[in-house]
Amino acid sequence: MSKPTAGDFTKTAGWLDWFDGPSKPRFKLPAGAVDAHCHVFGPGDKFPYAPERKYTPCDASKEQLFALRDHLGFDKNVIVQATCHGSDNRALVDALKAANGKARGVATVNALVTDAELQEMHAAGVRGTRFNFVKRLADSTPREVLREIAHRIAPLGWHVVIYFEAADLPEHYDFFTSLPTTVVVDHMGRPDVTKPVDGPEFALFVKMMREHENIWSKVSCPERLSVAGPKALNGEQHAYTDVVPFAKHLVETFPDRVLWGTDWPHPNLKDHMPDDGLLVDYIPQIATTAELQKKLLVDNPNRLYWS
Ligand SMILES: O=C(O)c1cc(C(=O)O)oc(=O)c1
Repeated sequence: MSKPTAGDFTKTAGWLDWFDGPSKPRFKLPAGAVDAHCHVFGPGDKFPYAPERKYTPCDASKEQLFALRDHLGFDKNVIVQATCHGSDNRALVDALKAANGKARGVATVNALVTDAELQEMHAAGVRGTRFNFVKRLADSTPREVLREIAHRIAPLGWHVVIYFEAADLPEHYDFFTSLPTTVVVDHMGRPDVTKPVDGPEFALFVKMMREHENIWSKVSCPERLSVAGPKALNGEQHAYTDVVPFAKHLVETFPDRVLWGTDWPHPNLKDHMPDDGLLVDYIPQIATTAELQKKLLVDNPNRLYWS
């Protein structure tokens, strides 16, 4: 099979394409499981990448995402707007409409979005908006603007998804904890997993969740956070053991406020591209009982996105 292209665009140098031909997971996902963090990219010739983007990915279409969903054994997807599409949510909305109720979305909107556009996105299945604080991915938006957006989406029952790196949490803590909606943190706030799980940096994240019951976390992206591996490749059943204590701690401490997703097609990985089947096999390391697995994969995402 030919390697993915980027439509009329040229991929960022060194771009790693998503893993072609993932294995069938050994871990059997519970019925109704949701992949609660994944993306579509383009295709670029149909849904152009945004002029303000910081990277150009390979294409990753809705058809390819839905095929992966079925192959891995997920029931549904939550598709998150990727920064390479800026605040142009057309590719996302197109995927949601094609999913026949089997996908919900998280959009990126700016201050110019109209109430009619918000309503239209809601009808297509959007249930949240994403605020990005990772500097390499997007230019920063003033907090007053973000706060205004949060207040505008709140009446729709939407939540805010935030993406930031652990070192920046102190600077944003008061803002995050003052948001008026449910707040979902991407990838556990990107902890530095070479630091102790009970050290001060991760403790601040745990404190934020403990003291604010509206804050949830995705316990996703071990492939992005891991330093020591081993990688989810070549049949590895115990991948990313250095990330496990962080995710397991959140799953066990906040079992009703955690979500999991593949992060397919894994933007901006530099080291390797994981086999998504083996990423699913990572789950029982962090959610070690059938009850915790059902909450993480079925109950929590369905409550947040489908009720
Ligand atoms: O929207 C994105 O561009 C994006 C990027 C990354 C990353 O580069 O870490 O991770 C994500 O989950 C999403």
